[in-house]
Amino acid sequence: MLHAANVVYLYGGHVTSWKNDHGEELLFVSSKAMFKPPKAIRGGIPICFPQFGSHGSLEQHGFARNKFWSIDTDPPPFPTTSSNKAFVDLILKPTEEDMKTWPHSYEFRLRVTLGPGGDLMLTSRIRNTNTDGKPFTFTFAYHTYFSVSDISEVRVEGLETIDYLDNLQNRERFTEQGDAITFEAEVDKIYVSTPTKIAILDHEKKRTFVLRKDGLPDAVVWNPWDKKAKAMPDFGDDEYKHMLCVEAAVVEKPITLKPGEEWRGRQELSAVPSSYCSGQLDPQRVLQGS
Ligand SMILES: O=P(O)(O)OC[C@H]1O[C@H](O)[C@H](O)[C@@H](O)[C@@H]1O
Repeated sequence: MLHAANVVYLYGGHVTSWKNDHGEELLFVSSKAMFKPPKAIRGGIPICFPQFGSHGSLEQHGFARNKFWSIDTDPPPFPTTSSNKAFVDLILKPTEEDMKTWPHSYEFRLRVTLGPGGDLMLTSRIRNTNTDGKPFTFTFAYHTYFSVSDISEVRVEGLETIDYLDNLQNRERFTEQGDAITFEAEVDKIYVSTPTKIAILDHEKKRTFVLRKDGLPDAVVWNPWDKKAKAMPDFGDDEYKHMLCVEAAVVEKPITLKPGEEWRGRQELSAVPSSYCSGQLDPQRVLQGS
């Protein structure tokens, strides 16, 4: 399915492409990615639901990224619907077979919107439709793979002084230093209760990605670096240099929904020239801008 500069797969409800006005791809997708079951697509924006990571009884990152979604032909109204935007609505509901692994009935509606300025917005609405009166609990992430020129030239701003759980150290809790984050080794951190705006500055490309999020308190930052890259069959040995995952998420405090309740989580991405943060990469200006 094509929407201007935007490609969405029914497999996984997965956005695999987002381009700017010059036709440049802004999301990373591995040259070794497979676009069919049983593995999730390596790159783009996998949806992690109802479990982020391996903490829990389900497969890593849950099953939503490995299911075929459907087009939602009659989505309930969105309060923010505006006519000059291109969007597509997808829906995921469990089959009887699915309910053997996760015994809950739900409706997961995903709206993918391309704004007039080229911004990419993803809104998830998850409703508990259990008829047995039971609540369910989940964690969630938009596992976005940003395309970057060279990881060693990239910095992330907005997570300074924030607490994180280090996935490389059994989710032990630490506090990030006061400086912007740079990369020189494997990183796999869950920043908790972060600001709603995070900037990813690609110095070489003179491009800044701005991620805004709502309903998603946490942010995961991941780069596998060289050793883990080699161990991943669907990822090129050197591809870690050209990607960075910054993932709007709910991990530390899972969401619980009673029957009839709905949760909403939204992520908005924009890509702007780095001159936008004039005064050269001044974090205050990036984070306060617009
Ligand atoms: O290989 P996957 O199942 O797609 O997971 C890829 C990565 O996703 C997240 O960023 C996790 O924090 C990492 O621990 C994991 O390695």
